[in-house]
Amino acid sequence: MLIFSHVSLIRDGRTVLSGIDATALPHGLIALLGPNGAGKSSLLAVAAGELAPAGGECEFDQLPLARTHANTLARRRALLPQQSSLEFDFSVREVVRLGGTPFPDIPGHELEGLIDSVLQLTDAESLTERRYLNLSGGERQRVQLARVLVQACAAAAQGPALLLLDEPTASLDPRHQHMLLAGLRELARKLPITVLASLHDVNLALTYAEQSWLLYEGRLVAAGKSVDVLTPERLAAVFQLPVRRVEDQLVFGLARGPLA
Ligand SMILES: Nc1ncnc2c1ncn2[C@@H]1O[C@H](COP(=O)(O)OP(=O)(O)OP(=O)(O)O)[C@@H](O)[C@H]1O
Repeated sequence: MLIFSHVSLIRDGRTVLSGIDATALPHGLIALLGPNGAGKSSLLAVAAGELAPAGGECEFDQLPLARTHANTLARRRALLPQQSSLEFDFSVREVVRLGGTPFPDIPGHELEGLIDSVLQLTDAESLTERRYLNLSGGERQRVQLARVLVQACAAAAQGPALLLLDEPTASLDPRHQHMLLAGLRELARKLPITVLASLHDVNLALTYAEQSWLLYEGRLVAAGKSVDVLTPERLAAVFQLPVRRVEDQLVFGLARGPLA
């Protein structure tokens, strides 16, 4: 379980998270929503053990994240930041293989099999022989996703694992957004992986995330079943924009309602 207990965080002298209490169960995809600057990336960085709370504690599977060695963290959780920089001229497969670096004990053929399966999940198989630096923004995003998926799946083979994704769908086209979230949901059901992903698309959260956490000005204003959290009234208040349900818009995806 990922547990935030009274977490507060100060950055640059400003309180950017306060009083965060939340629990994420294993085998779930949780969407993290909120306006720009609400604290989504900061909360993901706390969950990754990269930023230490000023107060409270964040634990994953009884591991106090801020006080855990980087090598141990790398074997338990994978983080995809909003922007990944890579300056070396690696092939796509080499970039994805980097996800296996914390696990030198995995036999080579197993790692290559895992790489193949995550390349399929991210629809990046056709890119394998390309140079990473020559790819488009969305293609790079899919390759970086494949890299952290290798890390998370390798971690999950040894115990509960955490996958933290900061706006994973930001540069993806609609088909790849849906493919990714459907794939992540399946993965989290099959393996002991908790996925926490920040999203700006409320409809994607309603369709694919069992749970949603809604942040506003550093506070968690609601957490629970997506359909209960993401109500028009609450979204209108948090995003300071009128929200309505409509029948006449084009919506990608299969014709089914939000997750019950
Ligand atoms: N490196 C930093 N140093 C100091 N303050 C920061 C830093 N990064 C972010 N902040 C501040 O922390 C607050 C929360 O930022 P954060 O990036 O967590 O928000 P977010 O919800 O992820 O926003 P967005 O939707 O724009 O990505 C903001 O007020 C931001 O200005």
